[in-house]
Amino acid sequence: MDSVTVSNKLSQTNSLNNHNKLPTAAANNNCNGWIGSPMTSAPNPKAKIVYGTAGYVLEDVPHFTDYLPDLPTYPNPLADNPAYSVVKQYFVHVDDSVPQKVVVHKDNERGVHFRRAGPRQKVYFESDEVKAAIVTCGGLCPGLNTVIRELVCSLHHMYGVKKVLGIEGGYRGFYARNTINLTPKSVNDIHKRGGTILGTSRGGHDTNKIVDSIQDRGINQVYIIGGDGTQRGAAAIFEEVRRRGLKVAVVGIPKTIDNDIPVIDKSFGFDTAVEEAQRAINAAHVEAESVENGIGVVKLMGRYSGFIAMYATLASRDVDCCLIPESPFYLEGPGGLFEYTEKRLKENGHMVIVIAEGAGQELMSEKIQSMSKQDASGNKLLQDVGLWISQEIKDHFAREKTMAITLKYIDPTYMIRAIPSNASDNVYCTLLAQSAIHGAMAGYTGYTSGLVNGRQTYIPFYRINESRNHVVITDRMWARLLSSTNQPSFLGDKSHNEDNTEEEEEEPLDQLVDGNFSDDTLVKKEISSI
Ligand SMILES: Nc1ncnc2c1ncn2[C@@H]1O[C@H](COP(=O)(O)OP(=O)(O)OP(=O)(O)O)[C@@H](O)[C@H]1O
Ligand SMILES: O=P(O)(O)OC[C@H]1O[C@](O)(CO)[C@@H](O)[C@@H]1O
Ligand SMILES: [Mg+2]
Repeated sequence: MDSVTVSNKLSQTNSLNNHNKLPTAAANNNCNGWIGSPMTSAPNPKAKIVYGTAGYVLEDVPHFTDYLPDLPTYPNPLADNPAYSVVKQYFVHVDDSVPQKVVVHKDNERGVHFRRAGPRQKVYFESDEVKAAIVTCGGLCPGLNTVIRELVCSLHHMYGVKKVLGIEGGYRGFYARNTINLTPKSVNDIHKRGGTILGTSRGGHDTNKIVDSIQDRGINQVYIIGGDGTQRGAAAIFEEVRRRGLKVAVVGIPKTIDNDIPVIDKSFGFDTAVEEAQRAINAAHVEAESVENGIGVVKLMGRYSGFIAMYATLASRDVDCCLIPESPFYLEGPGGLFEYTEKRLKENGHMVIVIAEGAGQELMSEKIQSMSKQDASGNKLLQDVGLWISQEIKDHFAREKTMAITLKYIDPTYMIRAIPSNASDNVYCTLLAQSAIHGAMAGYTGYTSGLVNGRQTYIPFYRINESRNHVVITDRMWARLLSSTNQPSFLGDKSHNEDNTEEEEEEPLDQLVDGNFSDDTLVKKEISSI
């Protein structure tokens, strides 16, 4: 990098530190903060941004030395580990970063990058000084136990950490429950089980009580596994830890079966969920095929994002219609679901519909009095769209008397969520957990460990928390689905598509073409403005 500008006071301190001499060139360019920047302002007040040449932007993560300047460092014990010491260039270079966007044109600026995850030559903890804690929050997801297992085993085997505590029952467990000791032996085969051995919960996040508990118990590394709500809670914990000046690494590991966390390629457990959904779709297909005018309806998870439904549909090829929250649909009239259902039954004699739980909520509310209830975390409680649509289809055919149908409704949602992770998710969970640990040992904090363009990275909390990933229906992936099912696009009825206008005007992203699911419009705007 030839020229680098660091914005934000945190970076100012950081850039002067050895461990993180961000840019070799930073020193050459007297990078002591607040110098003229190619961008007028940082995208977020909490952002720690480093600018390089040709429009390079590093959205960096906090480091202990940002607020505890004189901490001692130690050689990384991995240098003497027989398994790792033979690996060429095992330690990650301080300047390594991963681009958020990999499809570029020749005149594009380099754009946003995240710090590459991995072991550093120097660490900020001695092995016997570390007291780690692990907590799981929010809904279940395949792979939770695999992440717990790998955190415990890698802390132990890689960094010689013996003190690892499990916090039971989610965030409230910090102040309302006893902790349990976790050892490589006690977690040895938990990855073969679904759920989380620590238990989980919604609600109960009390930042002060949690940080009091962290302080009282002498915990100095906290690994927080959970979805969007959990990561917001982790950010609040980090801010309080920093305010109190504690040497405590606060690390998030993103979890959500819905795959709606932005920036990252995909969340762990998602592959497993898509694979398991095939069993339900197969069953629906077998049932539908076995009778005259059979219809199989399968509901899959996806509160705000229809990724599981979209990928399960694409994988199966037995699905005739996939309905997701991002693509409003309608029932009656030309181009509607009833018309298409009749057509498919006439052509094929049977039909399979996959519906994401968050789809059609507005449509239902028009007919059913909306309950608008929330769970303990403030998430909207959804009405059962699978039951509703099944009844609507049955009523339609009973009313119209065009043909007699047999409809079977399958709701496999909690069965899918409760299974252990598959082989590919197990490997993914392992890498996520190890990356999370390497960062904490190297003194980084206030970050989520995540896969970006196939590389493990450290992503600042605010980036994970500022938006939600969702299926872009003007994107090629959704077009692939439409052409595989031949379902209507439901774009004919303008009245049902008003909500989507803004999204349709957005320039489509190359979703998944380059392995990147992120459709974050904020990211898009930043990239185009750099
Ligand atoms: N804005 C927030 N600030 C602090 N804590 C939060 C916030 N939102 C949620 N939490 C806490 O995070 C925990 C998990 O939140 P939530 O139930 O929304 O699940 P999640 O992490 O989003 O996972 P998922 O939606 O995938 O099941 C709860 O204990 C909740 O109190
Ligand atoms: O029944 P629970 O535990 O509230 O979880 C249901 C929600 O959790 C998720 O699996 C993850 O957010 C959603 O798909 C679903 O709406
Ligand atoms: Mg959530």
